Amino acid sequence: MTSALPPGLEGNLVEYVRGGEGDWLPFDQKRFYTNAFVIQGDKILLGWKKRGFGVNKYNGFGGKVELGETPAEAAMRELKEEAGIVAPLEHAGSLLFMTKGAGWAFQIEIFSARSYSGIPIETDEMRPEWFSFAPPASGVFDTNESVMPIPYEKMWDDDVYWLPLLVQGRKFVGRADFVMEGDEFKMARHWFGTIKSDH
Ligand SMILES: COc1nc(N)nc2c1ncn2[C@H]1C[C@H](O)[C@@H](COP(=O)(O)OP(=O)(O)OP(=O)(O)O)O1
Repeated sequence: MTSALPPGLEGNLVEYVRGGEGDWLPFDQKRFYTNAFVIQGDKILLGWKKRGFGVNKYNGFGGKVELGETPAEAAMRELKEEAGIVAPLEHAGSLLFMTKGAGWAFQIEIFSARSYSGIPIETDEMRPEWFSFAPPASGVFDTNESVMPIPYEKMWDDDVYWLPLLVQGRKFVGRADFVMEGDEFKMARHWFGTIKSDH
């Protein structure tokens, strides 16, 4: 499927999903962030964010790219600082997020790894927890399952579109624009795609 790419995205991309309406929000600069996910078999490690932007949501481990760091270096540092572990992170995708009124965009480089060393620990910022991305044997999750399914309802609205691609090892690119509804950010428009050479 082809469609015009949202402003800020470029490359040989194939649309995977899009939705929402209205004009894409304008931005005049990007700020650089990372987000890292560790996968073990059919489980993924998420962190419950205890403070700051995205508080009270599950997410990967990450934060700002500091001056002089590459995104890969920042991702390794943040994973160690926020979850206490080290992993051979590989680039998995790139996302652009805008929030209405900000004027600048989050450019987030997403990383993943299928092994790690150390023991995940709770830190000031995050409480790590494993979730399953495999369907339960019975077809239905119940609350007695030892590992619960990925809690998309407690994550950013965009995650449900690209996290399955990450789990499948498919590289992705996307943009999502958010507006405030009450005291919650809600996704107003989104576009996610995969990279053509990945097909
Ligand atoms: C808006 O949509 C988002 N979706 C997802 N999945 N993740 C997002 C979104 N917006 C931001 N993020 C991620 C990017 C980073 O991993 C964190 C935010 O980083 P934070 O503000 O915690 O950065 P730190 O450098 O750790 O900050 P402090 O040490 O100053 O607390 O959220």
